[in-house]
Amino acid sequence: MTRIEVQELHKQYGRTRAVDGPTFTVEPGRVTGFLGPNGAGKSTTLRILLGLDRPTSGSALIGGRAYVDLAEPLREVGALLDAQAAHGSRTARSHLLALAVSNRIPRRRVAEVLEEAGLSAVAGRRIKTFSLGMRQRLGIAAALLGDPAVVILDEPSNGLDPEGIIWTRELMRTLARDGRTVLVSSHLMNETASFADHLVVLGRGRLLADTSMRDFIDSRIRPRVRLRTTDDARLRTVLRDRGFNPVREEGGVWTVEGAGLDDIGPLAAREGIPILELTRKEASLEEAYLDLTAGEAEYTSTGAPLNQEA
Ligand SMILES: Nc1ncnc2c1ncn2[C@@H]1O[C@H](COP(=O)(O)OP(=O)(O)OP(=O)(O)O)[C@@H](O)[C@H]1O
Repeated sequence: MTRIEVQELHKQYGRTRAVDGPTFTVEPGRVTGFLGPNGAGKSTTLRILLGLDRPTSGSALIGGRAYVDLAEPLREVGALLDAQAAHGSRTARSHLLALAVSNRIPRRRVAEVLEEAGLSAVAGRRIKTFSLGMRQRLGIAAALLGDPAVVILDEPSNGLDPEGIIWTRELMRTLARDGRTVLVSSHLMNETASFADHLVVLGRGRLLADTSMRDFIDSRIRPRVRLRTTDDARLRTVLRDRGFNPVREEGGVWTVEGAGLDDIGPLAAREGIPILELTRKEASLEEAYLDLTAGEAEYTSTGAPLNQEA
């Protein structure tokens, strides 16, 4: 079991403090989402983890060692950082073969990962003819080549079509189920909510959260119910009398914050208020994330949500 350990990591670029002392552990057997506004220090942390940059102080270790000290890095850590990095004049197959040979990985793994990534049919095409989504699949194939215990993916769904997005989601879940350590950065909150068990959130280089997905949402967003009735006036009065603050939204739907189904259902029954609909309103990761990171973004626009998914 190989874990990632980041300890009081600092990285200073001139006057910019890109990473400002986070300490966290990424555990095997689950998918950890790595989140944070633009400029939060995620890419810098990943680059340091993968030996592409040096920390100013502190450490980022994989299985207790720095990446540069790993004997056979591709067999221990698979990473997708920049899908454009592959050499364009090579074919997908020759790119993976070169990686396999230079890392003493059996050649049969090339065909296996091409198949797994859905690239077998285009394995003989030059990478420069690949779409962004195909490059992304190739980058993930390369990350899996050495059958590593640790997989690090930076924005894996970038450029992927819906089928590709589902594929990466299933892949990450499977890798974690196999006991691997999976760290995935993303800006897409609905996406992240669909694959991550645990979250590490940075803001301005600092650790803002290191918690399970469920606790992250539950600790930030109060429970809410939505309901409809034929007697709006009585509903409002009864709820207000009980200290709730019902808010009427479009379509005659009421939202009641800080209330559960058990509060509202029996109360409405006792008071004889006809209920047409009563449901728990699930809080989203996006709401919880925006609540946490408000004010932490290095660059924000005014008015528009920080993260919009297509
Ligand atoms: N090579 C570099 N030289 C100077 N400053 C840098 C360098 N790399 C990153 N930075 C700065 O460090 C800060 C953190 O950047 P980083 O790319 O790690 O953030 P990020 O969380 O990955 O952001 P994004 O979500 O936009 O990818 C930013 O202010 C960035 O401008």
